[in-house]
Amino acid sequence: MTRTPVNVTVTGAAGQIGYALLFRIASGQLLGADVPVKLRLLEITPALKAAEGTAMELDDCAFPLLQGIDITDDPNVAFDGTNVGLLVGARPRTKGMERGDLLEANGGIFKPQGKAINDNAADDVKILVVGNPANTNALIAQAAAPDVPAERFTAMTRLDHNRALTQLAKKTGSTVADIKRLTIWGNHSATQYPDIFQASVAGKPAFDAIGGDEKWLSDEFIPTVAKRGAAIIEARGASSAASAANAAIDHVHTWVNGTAEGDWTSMGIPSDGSYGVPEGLISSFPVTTKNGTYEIVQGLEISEFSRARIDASVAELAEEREAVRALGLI
Ligand SMILES: NC(=O)c1ccc[n+]([C@@H]2O[C@H](COP(=O)([O-])OP(=O)(O)OC[C@H]3O[C@@H](n4cnc5c(N)ncnc54)[C@H](O)[C@@H]3O)[C@@H](O)[C@H]2O)c1
Ligand SMILES: O=C(O)C[C@H](O)C(=O)O
Repeated sequence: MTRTPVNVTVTGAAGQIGYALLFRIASGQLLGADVPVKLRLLEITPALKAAEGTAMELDDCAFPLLQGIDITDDPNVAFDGTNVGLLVGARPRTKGMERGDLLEANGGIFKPQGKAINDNAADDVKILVVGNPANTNALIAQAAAPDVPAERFTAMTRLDHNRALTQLAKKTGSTVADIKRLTIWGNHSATQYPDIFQASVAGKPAFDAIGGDEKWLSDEFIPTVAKRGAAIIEARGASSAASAANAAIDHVHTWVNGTAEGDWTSMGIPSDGSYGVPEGLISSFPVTTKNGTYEIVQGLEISEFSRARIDASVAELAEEREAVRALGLI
């Protein structure tokens, strides 16, 4: 039986993450090796030509699963019938720009895109926001899409999750495949909290596997993961691209195909009030996924060490929500 292609929209398609992402989507890594896709590339008008160049290269790969590419600068066209939307394009912070300016500039992008999703996307649409500040951009888009179930808007903290896996694997001399139940809590920012207290390394509690080294946890692990984005910018002269695209693939793939038994992942999702995170904030939680839906892992014991760090990141999200509310963006 021939499967109906899945419509995947990528915004900021001509950017560096777009370039690292599109070929992997078209080759079947996002949704599965048997799922045909149609790509919709959304760009600003001056970048349309560059997006056309990327589309030419996609054509030249002759991907058997790729059943069409549309390129547009109109969000209503880009999100027409969209099943999966990857919102990557965002306004980067430039010199002299305050956080409020950044939120306002991104409001000008994510509000109309949220409305276009509301008015045009398929009923089963799933949205991942990658463009920073990802959690609050997701909130802005969600607020502009009242007819779409709120839980379909998610923000990417999978890159932080993957970064944490590797740091823990290196410390414990294990591999990332040995590690289960790691969590990123809060915002995709330097306040995020990578939590190993529920995690295991080759079946052993992760805290024991690091020899109970709380100093390493506080002074190395947490800051290394939380500030990794800045470290990449410092080293590369540009923000992470291939690893960010890889995390976007992982996020959607896990959302659609499910988490492994006994494990979970981290996703920025609208809070239902779990773990004291105010309802509606788009915060990272431990989640399991099944049949295209996700659930927050309940009943975890949160130590004082963890509580303070979760609260700090959630407070930042609450401040960002107040800022965009004051700007009339939500
Ligand atoms: N959540 C994460 O883990 C994570 C990780 C890495 C990067 N990021 C963020 O992802 C975003 C993209 O990064 P990049 O390196 O690809 O940036 P980039 O500057 O290379 O590309 C961004 C693209 O978005 C386009 N764009 C701008 N406004 C648009 C709009 N209204 N509609 C459609 N396209 C638009 C630009 O023309 C550009 O081509 C940045 O905000 C970056 O900070 C997030
Ligand atoms: O683009 C950035 O500011 C950094 C990015 O979010 C990252 O975590 O690599």
